Amino acid sequence: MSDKHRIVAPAGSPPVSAAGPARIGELRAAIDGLDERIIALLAERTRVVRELTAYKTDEATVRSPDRVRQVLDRVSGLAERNGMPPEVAVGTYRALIDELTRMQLDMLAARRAAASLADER
Ligand SMILES: O=C(O)C(=O)C[C@]1(C(=O)O)C=C[C@H](O)C=C1
Repeated sequence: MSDKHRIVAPAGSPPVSAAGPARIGELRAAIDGLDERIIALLAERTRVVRELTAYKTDEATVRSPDRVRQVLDRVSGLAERNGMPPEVAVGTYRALIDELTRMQLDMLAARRAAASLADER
């Protein structure tokens, strides 16, 4: 992580107090709520990627490295503008796109298998 986004406790930060465990519980509840929204959006994004996959006919188009670079550069900029370490956003999206690429390759293979079965008939 770059030093720019490193989190440093400001001078005079309160010491960890007895309220810590309660606050941890509250903050974890906030994280759980955010995860619900994030997953709903990722599910919507995945549905769009599935629909787009129907128009891809070969592995090179599934992998589209130029488009992957473009998406990663874009989310890096969005993260910067939203005060999030860009490395976290890029790492997350890299993992997401890897999985979606695997999903697309599986969809392509299934479509090809179905087409060749249909040809045999
Ligand atoms: O833009 C595409 O062609 C996609 O399939 C979407 C997506 C992504 O998740 O952003 C997934 C796989 C890569 O091919 C590139 C991008």
